[in-house]
Amino acid sequence: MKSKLIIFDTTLRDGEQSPGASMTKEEKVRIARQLERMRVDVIEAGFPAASNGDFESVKAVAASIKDSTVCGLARALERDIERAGEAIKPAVSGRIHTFIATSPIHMEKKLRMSPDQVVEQAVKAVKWARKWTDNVEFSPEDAGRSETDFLCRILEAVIEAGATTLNIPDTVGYNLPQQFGSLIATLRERIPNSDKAIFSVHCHNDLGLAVANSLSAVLAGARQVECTINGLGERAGNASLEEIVMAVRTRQDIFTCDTGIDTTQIVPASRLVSGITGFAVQPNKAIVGANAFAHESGIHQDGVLKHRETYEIMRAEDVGWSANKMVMGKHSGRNAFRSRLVELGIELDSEEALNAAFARFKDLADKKHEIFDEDIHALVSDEEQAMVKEQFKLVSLRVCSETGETPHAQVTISDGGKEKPAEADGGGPVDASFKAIEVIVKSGTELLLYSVNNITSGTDAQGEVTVRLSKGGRIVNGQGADTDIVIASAKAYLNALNKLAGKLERMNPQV
Ligand SMILES: CC(=O)SCCNC(=O)CCNC(=O)[C@H](O)C(C)(C)COP(=O)(O)OP(=O)(O)OC[C@H]1O[C@@H](n2cnc3c(N)ncnc32)[C@H](O)[C@@H]1OP(=O)(O)O
Ligand SMILES: CC(C)C(=O)C(=O)O
Repeated sequence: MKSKLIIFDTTLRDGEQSPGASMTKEEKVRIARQLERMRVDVIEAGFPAASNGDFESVKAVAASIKDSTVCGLARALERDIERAGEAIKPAVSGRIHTFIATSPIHMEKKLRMSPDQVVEQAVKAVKWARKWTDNVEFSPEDAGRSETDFLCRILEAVIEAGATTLNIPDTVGYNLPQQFGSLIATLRERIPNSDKAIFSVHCHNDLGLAVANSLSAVLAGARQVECTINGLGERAGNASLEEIVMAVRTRQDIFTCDTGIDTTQIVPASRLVSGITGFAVQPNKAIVGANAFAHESGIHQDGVLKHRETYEIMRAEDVGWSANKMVMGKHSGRNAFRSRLVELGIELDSEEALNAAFARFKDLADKKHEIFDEDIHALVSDEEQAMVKEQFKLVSLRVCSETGETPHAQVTISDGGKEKPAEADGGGPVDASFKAIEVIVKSGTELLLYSVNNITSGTDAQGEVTVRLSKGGRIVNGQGADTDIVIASAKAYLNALNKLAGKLERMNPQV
């Protein structure tokens, strides 16, 4: 039988300590509801003594949450503890978390207290907190740089005073995994009555080791991990909830405990926190990054298509993604390309046609970072159109674009050998050029995409423009290159129209 690993989320408290991540009361309640939906055991909602706003936020979270314990943080001061006690009063299950620093540097330089005074204050704090609730957590702040003997002394005293959770913080992210794991093992072994309290850890990510240190502590017997969504938190952040939960779940062959988290709620929680705080999630972030379940290289795509577990240790659906992703790009192979064609309902009648389309795909992928489904439709259609003659050609283009004036384009194109002039205004020089061309061609197409890449560098770079047009269910890409991007744009537009030309003639016989 596996034991329970308690997940204590501190996104709303330590996460909010990230510069720029302040949340309103309503935002905290929305996030707390998502954490409850995810079945987080303890939600640290804030530091009630910090401000009236934070007091009200913790109170509002306490009043809204039924299934998770709601916790408020407090210094080892009676007034802070009273604020925390008041704030968590509406909770079905409330906790007070009190802390005081125990490292020599913090005691001497910051608190300016002797070790004896710190022990005395810690004991008083736990007793004050017990007047409000029997669920009291104590943290020796900066435990990661504290002397082990002193930690044993203070922790023994706070257990005696009524602390039910002993949280060991690596406040400045200084520890290494093996060292931190053995600290937890030592404390559990040496403190009398250590089994009366749950050992917890709270790791910071200054050396990128927050998750590794937390997991090492769990292997040494810690049964609560403090963590945050997306690893948000003071400085480099805290251990990320999604990584802790999924590591424990994925390596059940190693861990003797498991969490009660509904992992399918992880991605929605990540998105909610990112949206509210404005902190974007990096694409390569484990579990919740956009690329966490995406495969671009041919060998990997081939493996995953044959058997998912060749390159995936978790299922995307289990953490709340709709599915894993095959990203089509320059590293993709023929098997993935073929499979995407099947998904898109595109049938090529021979292996030669597939090879030709694949060659064009690779050429395009050399120029474009990611190839979308529309690109594949377009390049297959390009293949069909390879033999189509050039109906429209750019003869000349003159564009006038001035501050305060509406851009105006005069264009002459050759339509099947016959030169036709036209002019039009537009929202910009490119828009005016396209409108002038449309005066002649009247294609009635829809512009799906317009993009500019520079082929060479510098201010005289060759600009390559891609224009994607759609008409009657057909999609084509047109390309044009020139040092003048307005001319490149007109060429790209005409190139796309040429690919549709067979149809256009039928639609506009008088043109
Ligand atoms: C590691 C962590 O994440 S700890 C949590 C960090 N979170 C926060 O700080 C929350 C936001 N903080 C605040 O709003 C303010 O700092 C407050 C309201 C808590 C305190 O504000 P102020 O009273 O103006 O004090 P200030 O912040 O300037 O200094 C902190 C004081 O608390 C003392 N202190 C720090 N930690 C503790 C503690 N755990 N127990 C008792 N006293 C403490 C300091 O020694 C200092 O005391 P001093 O004023 O006698 O020198
Ligand atoms: C209050 C404690 C747990 C803390 O945030 C830290 O030490 O980092």
